[in-house]
Amino acid sequence: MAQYTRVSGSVGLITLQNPPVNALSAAVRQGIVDTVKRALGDPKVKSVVICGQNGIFCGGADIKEFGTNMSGPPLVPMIHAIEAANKPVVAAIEGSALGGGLELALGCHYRIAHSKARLGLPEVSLGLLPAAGGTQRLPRLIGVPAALDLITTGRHVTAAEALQLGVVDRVAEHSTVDAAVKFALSVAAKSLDARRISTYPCPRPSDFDALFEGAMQKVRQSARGAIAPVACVQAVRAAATRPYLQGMEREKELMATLFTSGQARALQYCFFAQRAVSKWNMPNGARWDTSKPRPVHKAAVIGLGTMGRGIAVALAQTGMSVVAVETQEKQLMEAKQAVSGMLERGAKRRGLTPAALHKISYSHDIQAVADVDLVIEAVFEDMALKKKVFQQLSAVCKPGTFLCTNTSALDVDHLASQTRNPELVVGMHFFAPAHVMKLLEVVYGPQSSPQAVATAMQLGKKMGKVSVAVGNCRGFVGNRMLKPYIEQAFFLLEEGATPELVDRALEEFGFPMGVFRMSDLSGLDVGWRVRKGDGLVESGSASGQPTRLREGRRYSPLGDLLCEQGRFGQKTGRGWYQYDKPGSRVARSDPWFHSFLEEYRARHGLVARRIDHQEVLERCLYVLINEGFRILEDGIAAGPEDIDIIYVFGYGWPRHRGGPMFYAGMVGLATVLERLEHYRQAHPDVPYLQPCSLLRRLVASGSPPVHRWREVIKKLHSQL
Ligand SMILES: CCCCCCCC/C=C\C/C=C/C(=O)SCCNC(=O)CCNC(=O)[C@H](O)C(C)(C)COP(=O)(O)OP(=O)(O)OC[C@H]1O[C@@H](n2cnc3c(N)ncnc32)[C@H](O)[C@@H]1OP(=O)(O)O
Repeated sequence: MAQYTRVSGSVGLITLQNPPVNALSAAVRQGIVDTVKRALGDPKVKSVVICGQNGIFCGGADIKEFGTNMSGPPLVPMIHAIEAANKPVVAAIEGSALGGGLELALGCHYRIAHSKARLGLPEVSLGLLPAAGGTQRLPRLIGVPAALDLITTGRHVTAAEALQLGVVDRVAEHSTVDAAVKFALSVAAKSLDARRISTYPCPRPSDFDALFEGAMQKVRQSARGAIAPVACVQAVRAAATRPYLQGMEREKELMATLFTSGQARALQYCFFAQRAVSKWNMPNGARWDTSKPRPVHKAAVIGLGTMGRGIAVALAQTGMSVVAVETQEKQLMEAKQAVSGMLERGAKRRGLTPAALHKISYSHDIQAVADVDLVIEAVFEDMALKKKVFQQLSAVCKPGTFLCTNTSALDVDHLASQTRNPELVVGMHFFAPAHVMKLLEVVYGPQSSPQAVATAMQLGKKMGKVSVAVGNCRGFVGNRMLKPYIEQAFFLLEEGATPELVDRALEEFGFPMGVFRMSDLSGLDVGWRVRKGDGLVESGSASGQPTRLREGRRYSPLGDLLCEQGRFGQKTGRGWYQYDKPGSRVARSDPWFHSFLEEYRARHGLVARRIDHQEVLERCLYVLINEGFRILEDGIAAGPEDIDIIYVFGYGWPRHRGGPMFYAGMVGLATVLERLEHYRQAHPDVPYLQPCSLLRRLVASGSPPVHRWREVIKKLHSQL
């Protein structure tokens, strides 16, 4: 809806009304068309102001309408009518003007923004382009290079930057609507000839071809197969090479391809999934909207290795006081320096002074945490050590302190049982580097109180994380699903693939790194330690069982054998690949590994066969997805959105493929099931390939779309 009033005698004020973000739904578009007509037809009205209610101009087209049969007036002619008006129209931008919201403002003759407003054309992150004239007006207004940047990245700019770029005409410190009305009165009689952006010539940069070639190369590299950024460059190129109306035709044509694409569906799914995961619920009925978090004014980190340092930085950047504890003096000194460096660099990037530096106090004594509200333990991943720390924390901390662990796989309940108040214990599983990576898994056990979960979720939000609440099991959601994925990659090497082939298939799919390059980066010794802890590493002859079997299941000792040779990956300069020197990042194919692999196959009577990308993807991804279904079946994740967001934000799953569970739906659940059955027959000693019963049930119920899976899961749980 849009409300119309006449203010200051001669200004028609149009207020967009569609909470919470005044999205341009059919009703809002109709409201704008009607009220603009009314204002232009009223002889008393000399100028018009468009604003949004509740301090937000407009969050853009109504994304919920996409994929429905969209009714109501279309945006392009609506904005054109505003631009063509014979009375000045001023956009009063408070809060956000995004996507179609900014395009609406670009159709106005003047734009005034509040100093705290954010503006942008984020359509690319939804798999679309700004198809309400944004790709044609913005380059005409601010030039091709700046428009290319904003449109291909979708980044939001501050009002100050928007003013500098020329997107807005003025910035207001106080009431933007008052400033806009005053301004509208002052321009009422002025000619509008020079105010219609569509009539501007598009500035043609001298290095035109090189500019577009460079832009195309940049988006192709960073888009990892996403099509929208490429279409955005093409649309801006049309602005620079064609008259406005022809450019608009090109914009429409490109949008038509994007609009119905699977990538747009996946990206829009991610948009809503990201918001859905903040509305968490636990199997015991506790929920986000009925559980009140407790404020955290002071927090502590125990253990200042790589993870602890990142967590300390993330906490300090929220502005709270942080106590950082490390018992080893040398490590403490090194950590102090490293943390300060991270905070200084972070502040410099944001053009701020590193105020957070003074928020951290360091100690080698655990007693220093006595008065904090919440502790995050980040000591070495060893159960005995963590148990000891939790016993100490339980004794030292003031009553009511939340005790959190950053373990990536260990049993949170077991740690909780070491304390006097297990209800105050949750997992806060950060991803390395903890001050950079957006994902946080908040792990609750059967005893965790809703308040502990709510507090950890809120703290995650404060740190700028996308937090997902999950149940407690080995590896939680992310690492539990990763295990069968890595295992399949090892098996593929045994059967004839190379690390290069497996990685290429996964990188072409859209992962930033294939499984072997990732393993070299994070260190092969990490998994080795876990397998040793599980008693899997002892040699086959010593355990009396064949080397490639453990407890009747297929096992590949390839990773263990490399570790025995001291090949831990990048840090040792050797792993699945070779590197120029330890710590170097450029992976090169390693002839040593290839002959080692051949000898290994010969020793075990394995005959290498040709493996193609399709098989790599099906084996690695479907087994991971299958584990995702088990996680849903076990109630560890509340819904497919939780799993997808964990994979998109924590594991480099390409966002334009929507996360593993969404992807399964896109491929077709029946296909995933059939391929798993096929591979299970070929590899009967790999239990992970056994299709999970939830997957079977979903296929039997006609493969409902992903947003309807929760109903099937609920039914399944009620029958158990
Ligand atoms: C064949 C061709 C057919 C062509 C058809 C063409 C039609 C399109 C023509 C032109 C292109 C224009 C496209 C667009 O405009 S796409 C939308 C672009 N806008 C965005 O991407 C902005 C998205 N929103 C945000 O970034 C943020 O919500 C925010 C910054 C505006 C506010 O942030 P915050 O305060 O943190 O709130 P939330 O993010 O939590 O959101 C609150 C609530 O609102 C819902 N929501 C937000 N934006 C939209 C939207 N644009 N449409 C619908 N709903 C939106 C969000 O989902 C939350 O909902 P809740 O979880 O249920 O509370």
